Amino acid sequence: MAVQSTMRPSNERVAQLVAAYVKHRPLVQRGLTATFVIYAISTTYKSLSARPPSTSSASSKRRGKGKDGDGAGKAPRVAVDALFYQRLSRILRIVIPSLRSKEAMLLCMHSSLLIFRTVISLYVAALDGKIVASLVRAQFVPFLFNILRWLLVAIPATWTNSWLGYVENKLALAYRTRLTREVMKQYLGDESDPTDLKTFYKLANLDDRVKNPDQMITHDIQRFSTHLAAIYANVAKPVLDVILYNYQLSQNVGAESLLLLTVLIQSSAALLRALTPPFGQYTAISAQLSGNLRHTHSRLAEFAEEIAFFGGEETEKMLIEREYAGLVKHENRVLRRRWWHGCFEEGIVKWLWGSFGLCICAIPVFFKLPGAALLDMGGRTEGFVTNRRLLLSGSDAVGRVMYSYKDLSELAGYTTRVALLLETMDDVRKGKFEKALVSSASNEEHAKILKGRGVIYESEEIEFENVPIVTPNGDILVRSLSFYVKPGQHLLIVGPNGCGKSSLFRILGGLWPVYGGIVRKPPADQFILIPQRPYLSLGTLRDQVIYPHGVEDMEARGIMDDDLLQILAVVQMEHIVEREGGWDAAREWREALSGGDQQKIAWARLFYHKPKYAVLDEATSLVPPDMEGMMMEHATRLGITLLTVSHRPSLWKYHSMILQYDGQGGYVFTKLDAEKRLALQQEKEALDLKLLEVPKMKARLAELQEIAAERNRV
Ligand SMILES: Nc1ncnc2c1ncn2[C@@H]1O[C@H](COP(=O)(O)OP(=O)(O)OP(=O)(O)O)[C@@H](O)[C@H]1O
Repeated sequence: MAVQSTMRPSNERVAQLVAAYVKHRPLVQRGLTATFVIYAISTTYKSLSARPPSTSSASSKRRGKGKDGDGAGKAPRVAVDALFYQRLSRILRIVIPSLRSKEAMLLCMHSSLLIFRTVISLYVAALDGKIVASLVRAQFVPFLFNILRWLLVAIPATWTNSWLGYVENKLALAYRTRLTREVMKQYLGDESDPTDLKTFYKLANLDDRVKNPDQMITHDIQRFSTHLAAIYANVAKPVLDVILYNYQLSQNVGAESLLLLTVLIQSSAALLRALTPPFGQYTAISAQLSGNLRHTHSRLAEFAEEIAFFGGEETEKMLIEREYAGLVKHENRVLRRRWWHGCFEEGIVKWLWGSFGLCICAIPVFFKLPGAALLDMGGRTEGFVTNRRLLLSGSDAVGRVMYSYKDLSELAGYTTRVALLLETMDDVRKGKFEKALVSSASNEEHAKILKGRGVIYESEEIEFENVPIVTPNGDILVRSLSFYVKPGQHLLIVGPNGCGKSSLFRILGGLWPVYGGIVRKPPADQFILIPQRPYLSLGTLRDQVIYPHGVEDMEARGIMDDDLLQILAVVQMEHIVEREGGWDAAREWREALSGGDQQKIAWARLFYHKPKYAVLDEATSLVPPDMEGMMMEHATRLGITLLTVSHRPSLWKYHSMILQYDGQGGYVFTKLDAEKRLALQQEKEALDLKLLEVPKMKARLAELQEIAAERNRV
């Protein structure tokens, strides 16, 4: 590029231009370097915000659905796009709540360490060049001096690397803790938020977007946090490196060469991006499939006894194998794609870009750059070695920005899962359910009921005024139900299977929405439900009786273990304290106790809590009749009003009101005269028995008539 002093006239203009360029080259260089830095940032941003082909819109169009899903049939929509950044920023506000938070401090520490590491790398690149130059020049003392500097720089370098790993893991753990805490707050409620929304119930029963929240809360949040902590190092550090190394290189080899290099790299990078499979979507599908597999396994463990009795091993094995085969098929597909993508990626990033880099490093060796000093062999070697190191680090950084796209896609996959959980919980908490019930209405009247909202008042008594009973699917079980329960007036609820007896309790417990009318009821802590198969928690024998209280709550109420023993004596279960090894014995109580004993423990729990109302859903089906009468009378003595679903006529006498469903959407609510009803029932049963005899009697009559006719003939 040396400027010629003698020129032909036709080339004079060109020579003037070249001379002007040489004169103003430092300015042009600075301009180019600045442009380059801006370009590097913008292309990095573009590479992070670009969307791999066929990830979202194309595939979702093919599926004909745009909604994220956790269900088996739907593939979640995953892409590194505006929606991803929107979701990520929402989660980031949770995991880094303020600039003074622990997470922000850790992030700040992480960034400082990353910058420090890059500064060390720049220093090492220059030192490397100096060591080789002193070797080429055969200068012993400078060589030794540089080796000493090399050893000294190793101390902060290794210190920084160890700290980086440590801080990154701490950051992942801190993110996970914040996110888990926030999710649990919404999922199971929070002491600071007194509204009892029962999100965990509604998530499982009213909205079908999230099939396995357990997997999402444990596995997916952990993977998301690890990826988020790593993505910062995988993106921030390479971006910083790209800028710093390239700035340094542009000083050494000229900004023009770097510009050429950038154009070459960017065009091949564009090709690479176009060929990158949608790894984010693969990650989300993978998490979904492993969730399904885990769910199938946990069902097997949960219903082991029933399955064993049925001999359902083959069917269960087939179900599990089907889930597993689906997972393996998907993983194999991903592995194949990763294989060819890996080959292609390494070919471009390592080898093609490496050759470009070597050519760039050779520029100061073969051409004298304007304004540069004439170099001896040592100087040229030093320049080459330094530039090569800078270039290797720079291209490695560009490569890592490219690779980070894969990490970013995977992060997008986990972000989709975590965001889906948060968004669904939001909807559930706001009463917006996924199942668009109104659109599924069969007619206008049905739609009108589904669009409606009832009013709930707090009251000492229970009263339903024209309340429709609607299932989460939008099926109307009863159009308009009215009844009341006054303290002390036990209510019996009867009707055929599936008519909506338990559904009534779900509305009463605030689990299902009220679509119309007025509901008056006491607060939820004034109810206790005893279902046919009572819930037994993890924990000690004492915990089973006082659930959901803890020992502190029990003691705060002035109740001791001896009092609990007396409660157990009411249900004739006091012997189990000794049998099971004391109050502190912990077991899987569902297996340690028989069905009847489980029901008795649930009754003991009722006597411990003494709520205003108890909802009994076939709660005595497994205990002997004399015992059930005793328990009902004890509940009455404690002032507990009962709402009982039972098929046993022996329980009628304990109730004063009856709500009888006809199974066709109609019902009768009236006083229950147990004696009269029982007498009628007995009369009906006697008549039924007699009617059963009628065909036999008719046959016998016909027989007798035939015999008589025969005798007459004789
Ligand atoms: N989570 C749910 N999602 C959709 N439908 C439901 C749900 N729970 C119950 N149902 C439906 O609501 C209807 C009434 O159920 P419910 O449990 O109230 O019946 P029931 O009268 O108590 O019957 P049984 O005597 O057999 O216990 C049933 O058809 C049931 O399938």
